[in-house]
Amino acid sequence: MGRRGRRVKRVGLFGGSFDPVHHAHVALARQALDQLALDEVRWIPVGLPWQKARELAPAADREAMVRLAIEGEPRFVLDRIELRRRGPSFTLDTVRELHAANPGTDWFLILGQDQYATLHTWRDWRELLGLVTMVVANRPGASVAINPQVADFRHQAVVLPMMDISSTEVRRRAAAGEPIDDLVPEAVAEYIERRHLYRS
Ligand SMILES: Nc1ncnc2c1ncn2[C@@H]1O[C@H](COP(=O)(O)OP(=O)(O)OP(=O)(O)O)[C@@H](O)[C@H]1O
Ligand SMILES: O=C(O)c1ccc[n+]([C@@H]2O[C@H](COP(=O)([O-])O)[C@@H](O)[C@H]2O)c1
Repeated sequence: MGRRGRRVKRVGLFGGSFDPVHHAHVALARQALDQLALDEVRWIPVGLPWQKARELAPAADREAMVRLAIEGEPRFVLDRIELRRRGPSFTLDTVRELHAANPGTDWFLILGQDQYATLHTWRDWRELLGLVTMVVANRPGASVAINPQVADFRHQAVVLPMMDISSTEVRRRAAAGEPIDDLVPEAVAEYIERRHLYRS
């Protein structure tokens, strides 16, 4: 219970390029909901991913595909906070903004092992770690790689299992004209086909 007896809300934040969203993203968000008893998971398509050199599909398409992937689960919510904001998308800006607007909330930042391993390169990562519990997806049985600086910095982290799927593989297959039905939700596969995404 929070102050004045109100229950503290537990909210997962799942940021990503989602270019495109795939089954492993959905499975991870669902695991987080269930295992950590979250009230909701906010899906946050990135606006400007400052560490990515590659040009992404248009934000409107990435957003539309996430909407299709999360349909039917009321505890999944799409948040356009980083699409609205100008300039590079820094997760700390997002968390600060949400934190200020939603007192009495515990925040859980959901991310893959690859991002956790390079967390020391993120903008003001120490401050970020003070505001959230990290929820790290890792290959079952594999040890979690962590930068020594991050390991030495006091923070909370829980580990969830991940599936072996990547957006890179979805884009590769789509470009080669190969089926992607086993990698993405059906509605997302149809969207990619209809909009001729990732063809070249
Ligand atoms: N298979 C997976 N299981 C769990 N988490 C994943 C998986 N793939 C990506 N993630 C995590 O989901 C978040 C969003 O990832 P992103 O949208 O970049 O997908 P991606 O598959 O890693 O894309 P790309 O192949 O283009 O790098 C990141 O925190 C990333 O680490
Ligand atoms: O805040 C940062 O400096 C920062 C640096 C790299 C990645 N992130 C966030 O990590 C999330 C996953 O990124 P990606 O590139 O794997 O889709 C996405 O929300 C990014 O904005 C954030």
